[in-house]
Amino acid sequence: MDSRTKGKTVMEVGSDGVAVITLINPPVNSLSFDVLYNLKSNYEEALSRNDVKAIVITGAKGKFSGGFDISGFGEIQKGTRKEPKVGYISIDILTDLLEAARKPSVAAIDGLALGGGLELSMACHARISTPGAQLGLPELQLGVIPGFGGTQRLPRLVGLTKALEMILTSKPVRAEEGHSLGLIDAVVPSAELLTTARRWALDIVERRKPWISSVLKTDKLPPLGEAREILKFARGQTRKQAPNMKHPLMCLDALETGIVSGPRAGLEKEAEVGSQVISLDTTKGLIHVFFSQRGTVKVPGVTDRGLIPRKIKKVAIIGGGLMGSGIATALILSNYPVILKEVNEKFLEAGIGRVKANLQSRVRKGSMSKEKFEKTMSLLKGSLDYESFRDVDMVIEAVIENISLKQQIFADLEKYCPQHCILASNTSTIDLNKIGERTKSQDRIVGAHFFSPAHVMPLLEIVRTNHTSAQVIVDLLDVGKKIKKTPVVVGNCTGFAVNRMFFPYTQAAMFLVERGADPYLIDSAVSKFGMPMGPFRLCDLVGFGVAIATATQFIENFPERTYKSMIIPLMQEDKRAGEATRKGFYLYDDKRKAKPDPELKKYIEKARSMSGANVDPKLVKLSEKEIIEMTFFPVVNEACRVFAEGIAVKAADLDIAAIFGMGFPPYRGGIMFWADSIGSKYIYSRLDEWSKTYGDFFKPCAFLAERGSKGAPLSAPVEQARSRL
Ligand SMILES: CCCCCCCCCCC/C=C/C(=O)SCCNC(=O)CCNC(=O)[C@H](O)C(C)(C)COP(=O)(O)OP(=O)(O)OC[C@H]1O[C@@H](n2cnc3c(N)ncnc32)[C@H](O)[C@@H]1OP(=O)(O)O
Repeated sequence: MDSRTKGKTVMEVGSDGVAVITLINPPVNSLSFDVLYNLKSNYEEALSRNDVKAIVITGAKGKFSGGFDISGFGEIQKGTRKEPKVGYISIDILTDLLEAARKPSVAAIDGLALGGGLELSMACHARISTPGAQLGLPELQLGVIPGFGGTQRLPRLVGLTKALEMILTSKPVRAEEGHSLGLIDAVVPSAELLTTARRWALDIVERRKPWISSVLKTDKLPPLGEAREILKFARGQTRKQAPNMKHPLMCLDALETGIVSGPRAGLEKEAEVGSQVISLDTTKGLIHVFFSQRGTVKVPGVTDRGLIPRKIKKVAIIGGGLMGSGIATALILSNYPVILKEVNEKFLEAGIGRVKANLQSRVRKGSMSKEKFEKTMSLLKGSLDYESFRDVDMVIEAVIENISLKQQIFADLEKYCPQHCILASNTSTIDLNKIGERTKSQDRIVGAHFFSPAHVMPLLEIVRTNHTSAQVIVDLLDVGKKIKKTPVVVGNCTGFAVNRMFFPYTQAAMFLVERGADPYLIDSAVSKFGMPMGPFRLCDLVGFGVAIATATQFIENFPERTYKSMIIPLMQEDKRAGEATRKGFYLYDDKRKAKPDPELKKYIEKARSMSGANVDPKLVKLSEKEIIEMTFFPVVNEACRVFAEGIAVKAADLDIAAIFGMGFPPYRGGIMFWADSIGSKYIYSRLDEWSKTYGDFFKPCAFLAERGSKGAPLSAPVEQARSRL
C-alpha cells in the first residue's frame, strides 16, 4: 500500500462475470476517504465493463469493515480535511451509484460490519455473513450518527423498534440474530463465503434471487401513527438518559423524516444532521475518548520494546473481602484459575460466598447459564496457607489498607512464590515502595488497583515504581486486556492518579457545605453535569470508614492542600456511616432509595464551629455553573500536578482515568480535555482568586499557573517532566 494513502480497495473480475472488490485498510478495514474514493472508482469501472455482471464487496483478512475511519472526523474537526459535499458518500456514492446500479451487489461479511461498514453492506442488494460476525451501528457512542444511510435502511430491514434499539444502544448483534431479523440473507462458513456471495449475485442477475433495494422496502415499517408513537417514546427515553447530548435526538429526526416523508427526504435529512453533529463539543469529546482509551496500552519505554507478555496460568489472591472477591470473580470469568487465600475458615467461606453471589446474580439475570456458573466456580480454590502459591504466576494482595500487614504479606510471598511470580497489590493509596520494603523483589512489585465492584468496574490502574520491570507491566497489561479492563499505567505516589483526582472533588464539596452551600443542591448540580451521582451520595455509597482512611493518607502526605472537614467523622461517631448503615448524608429506605435528611444540618453546624468557618453569603447562593467550577477546578488542579510530576505520561491517560475511575462524563472528553475546552487561563484565574479568598486548598499549582498565564493547553505534553516512572 502506498504509504501516503490510507487504505485502498482492489477489484478482481472472475471468469464468472463477478467483480470482487476488497476493502483493505488494516487493522479493521475502516472506510477512510482513500478507501471510499477507491471504492467509487472501482464501482464505476465495474459498471462500465461488459465482462462484469455483478459485484461482491468484501473485506481483507477476515474483517468486512469497522466503519468510517474515525480519525477522519478529527481531521474535519481540526480543519485539516475539507468535508466533502453534504451527502456525497451516502447519497451520491452509496445510493445513486451502488444501490441504484443496473448491476447487483452482494456484501460478503466476515468478522465485523460496524457503522459505515454495515451501512455500506445495507446499500448492497444482499448480505451473506459468516457465523458470529458482529453487525451494528455504534455511531452514537462516538457522538456521530449512522450517516451513510443507516438511519433509513436499518429500520426498513429489521423494523423500527429493533433498529432504534440497535442505534440507541450502539450494541451489535451477531450474524445469526441478524439473519433472523432480516438484516442478513444467509449465514455460511468462512470457507464458503465468497463462493456463496458470487453465486448469490449471479442469481440476482438471473432473477433466481430477489433484487432488493433496502431503502425502498416498506414491509417492515409500522403504520405512520404507530411509528410516530414509537419515535415519541424513544425521544422521551433519550432525553432522560442522555440529557446533555443533542446528537441522539438529531439522529431520531433523520429517522422520522424518512418514515414520514420518504427515504430520499430521510437521506437528505440524515446527511444534513450528520454533517452538523461533527462539530458538536460532545462529539469532539467522545472521539477523543475512543482514541485515548486505545492509547492507554501504548506506554513509552515499555510497550515499544518488543516484549512479549508471559503466559499467566494461575493467579492467587490474598483477601476475600469485597475487593478480593471481586477481583477473583473478574479473573475466573476470563478463565484464569484462581486461589483465594484467607486467614481462617470463616473468612474463606465468606470470600468464596461473595464470588458465588457475584456469579449467581448473572445467572439470575439470564446472562450466565447454570453450566457456565459451575464451570466458572470450579476455577476457584480456597486456601489458608501459602503452600499452594508455589506454582502461581501472579499474586494480587487485596487486604485492608494497613502498611505493616502488607509488608509482612509481601515478605512471605517472596519466600513461597516462584522467582518469576508477579507480586501485585490492590492498594488504592499506599506507596508501593513501602509495601515492598522488606523484600528484595522490587522489580516484580506492581500495583493492580481495581475499582469496586472489581468484576464490574472497567478501570485497572497499573502502578509502577522506579524498580518495576517493563516485562511485569507488559504482563499485567495483557491480563488487563484478557479480563476486559481498560488499563492506565501510572507512577507510584500516595493515591496514584485516580484517588488523587478524586480527593479534591469531595473535599471541595465539604468546604462549600461548611460555608453554607446546600449539599443536596451540590449533588443535583453535579449529577446534571453528568456524573453518575454527586459527591455526598458517593460518600454514602463508599462508606465513611473508607472515606476517613483515604483522607488520613492525604492529610499525612499533602497537608498543605488538604481541607480538614469534621462532617464525616462527626457522623461516624454517631454511627451514621453511609448507605450501609442507612444513614449518612442521606437517609435510605429498604430499597436503598435516598432521601434528604433534615438532621444533617446539625452535623454541618458542629463541623463549622470546629473548623472556625463562617457561612459565606456568596457560597450559599452559588449557581449550578459555580458549583461545577468550585468542585471540578480543584480536580483539574490536582490532575495538573499528577501530569507535571510524571505520574501520568499522557494527559489523555488522565482523561480515561477520570472517566472510568471517577465516572466523569465521557462526552466531556475527560478531565484534561474538558479543562482545555474551558481554557487554562480562566481556570487558573478562578482558582487564583479563590485561593486568595479561601486559602491554599484552591491554590493553583506551578504547572497550571505557568500554562494558565499563557493560556496554553493543559494537555500538551510535558517536556522534561520530572518523571517518577
Ligand atoms: C465522509 C465523511 C464526512 C462526511 C460526514 C458524514 C456524516 C457522518 C457519517 C458517518 C457514518 C459512519 C460513521 C462510522 O462508521 S463511525 C465508526 C463506527 N465504527 C465503530 O464505532 C467501531 C469502532 N471500533 C471498534 O469498536 C473496535 O475497534 C473493533 C470492534 C472494530 C475492534 O476491536 P479490537 O478490540 O479488536 O481492537 P481495537 O479496538 O483495539 O482497535 C484496533 C485498532 O483499530 C483502530 N480502529 C478500530 N476501528 C476504527 C475505525 N472505525 N476507524 C479508525 N480506526 C479504527 C483502533 O483505533 C485501533 O488502533 P490502534 O491499534 O492504533 O490503537
